[in-house]
Amino acid sequence: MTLDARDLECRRGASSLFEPVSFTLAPGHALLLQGPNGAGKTTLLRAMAGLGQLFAGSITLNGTPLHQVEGALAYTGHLDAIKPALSVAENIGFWAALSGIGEIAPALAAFGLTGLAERPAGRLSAGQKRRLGLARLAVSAAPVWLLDEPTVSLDAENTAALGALVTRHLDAGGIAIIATHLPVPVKADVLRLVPRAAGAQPQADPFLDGAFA
Ligand SMILES: Nc1ncnc2c1ncn2[C@@H]1O[C@H](COP(=O)(O)OP(=O)(O)OP(=O)(O)O)[C@@H](O)[C@H]1O
Repeated sequence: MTLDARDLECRRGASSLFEPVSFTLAPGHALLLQGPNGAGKTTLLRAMAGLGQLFAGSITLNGTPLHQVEGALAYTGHLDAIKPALSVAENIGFWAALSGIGEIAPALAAFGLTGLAERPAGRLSAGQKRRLGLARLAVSAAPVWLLDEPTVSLDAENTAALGALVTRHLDAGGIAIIATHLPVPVKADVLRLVPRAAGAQPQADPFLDGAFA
């Protein structure tokens, strides 16, 4: 399994956001996507996930466009994608069922959620919600993880838990791309986006900015 990204470019209106980027990731490898505010990290990650459109370039998994490979992707964005009326355990159970996984106790334990299992997700604190959103990864069978600022709102203990979870994923032959300003305790290469077109006016794009379903 090889993830191959060639000459990726994203635009807002007529402006390219960053200098085109290329990279190749073999199983067990991770990439930290860095760059200043507004460089286009979130836009690029969403485009790689098929939630937005690349202006140019291609990203393939073993030669097939990444977002066309069924079950290949787990994406976590700025929103936690949790159902507030369901309990913590019910949220994790829902995601586990999507992956055909019956056992949720390890996912609860991965982010210290065991004692919160019966609490409605809508009543969790910001950091607890983030932990629940990330616990999805513990019941994901996807080989490629795309994570946007996953450590925001996490304390040191849960940042370490995320690092351990990603490392386990890599050790099992997975791949991860992580957009982040904060340190993530994972062995990874770094790709820094170089902003382009200073002063150009970014524009809203209904396709790029559509809600994450
Ligand atoms: N809905 C939108 N409408 C117009 N411009 C947008 C919209 N969303 C993002 N942009 C612009 O696109 C550019 C890239 O934004 P993006 O969120 O991808 O950057 P980022 O590198 O993830 O930033 P940060 O580090 O602040 O999270 C920015 O100039 C931003 O203002």
